[in-house]
Amino acid sequence: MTGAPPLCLTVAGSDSGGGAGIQADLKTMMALGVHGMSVVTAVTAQNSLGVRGAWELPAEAVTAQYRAVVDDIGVRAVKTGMLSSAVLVETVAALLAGTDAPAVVDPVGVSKHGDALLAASALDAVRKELLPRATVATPNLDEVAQLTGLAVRSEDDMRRAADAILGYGPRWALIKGGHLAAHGDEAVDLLTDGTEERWLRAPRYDNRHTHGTGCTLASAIAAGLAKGLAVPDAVAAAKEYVTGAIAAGFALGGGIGPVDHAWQYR
Ligand SMILES: Nc1ncnc2c1ncn2[C@@H]1O[C@H](COP(=O)(O)OP(=O)(O)OP(=O)(O)O)[C@@H](O)[C@H]1O
Ligand SMILES: Cc1ncc(COP(=O)(O)O)c(N)n1
Repeated sequence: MTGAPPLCLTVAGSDSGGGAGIQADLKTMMALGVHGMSVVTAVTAQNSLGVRGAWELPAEAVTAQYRAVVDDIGVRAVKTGMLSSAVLVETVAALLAGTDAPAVVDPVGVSKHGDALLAASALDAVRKELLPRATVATPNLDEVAQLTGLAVRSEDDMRRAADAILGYGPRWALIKGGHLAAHGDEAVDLLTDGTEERWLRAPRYDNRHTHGTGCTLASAIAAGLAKGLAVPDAVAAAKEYVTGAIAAGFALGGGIGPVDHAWQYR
């Protein structure tokens, strides 16, 4: 018998198409050698063309899943994604407050297709309840705009965005500049804790099949933290993993296909 791999929990929505959400998180965790566990917050009917419908679970069901995992099995790191409503944001923030493990908070707002995955009325709870519980918060530029009102067009703007996000209380902010025109042929992210500043640069792949990039990056960071990596090392390894997965993203259905979570094994 061998020992259990590091334990990693995702708290997120289900994507029936298998490219984002819980499905992306569990595939990422498996690819990176940790044991993935899940708390489903909402079920989406989703494919390569968009989100056809979303159904939130009751707060009681979210709490029960989380407690079932944490009370018996335990966790070394938690990742949060789609939380849907203010009630679920508050519920999950309270659960994180009672857990020692580091938390990667991906403040998912809208899908690549522009479908809302978080109610506008939940933004305040994200700012005041959830972000203060985050070890790393990973907003993309749309989420930065939603949460802080800042429009990011340059690397200096990314610094301002990081300061504004850190103002809500996460230990580290990772500002994802994946689609920033100013970066040309690079996909550049900024990681900072307000003292240390690290720019993560990778080639930008001209591949439209990028469904699930944000979920994949955040759960890869959580996998690294579960293995005991320090935040900058976990983020650097996760950036490398997501970049490979984007390069290998493949067509599926008639719209935007997923990144390839198993790219390292093909
Ligand atoms: N075409 C691409 N090629 C390489 N890396 C990318 C590409 N698009 C995004 N990334 C990277 O993928 C990771 C996840 O990015 P994510 O999709 O969440 O945010 P974004 O691309 O910055 O914003 P948005 O999804 O709002 O356009 C980040 O590290 C980002 O830099
Ligand atoms: C359940 C769920 N969670 C998150 C995303 C965001 O992923 P993307 O921005 O790649 O569409 C999604 N589409 N669905």
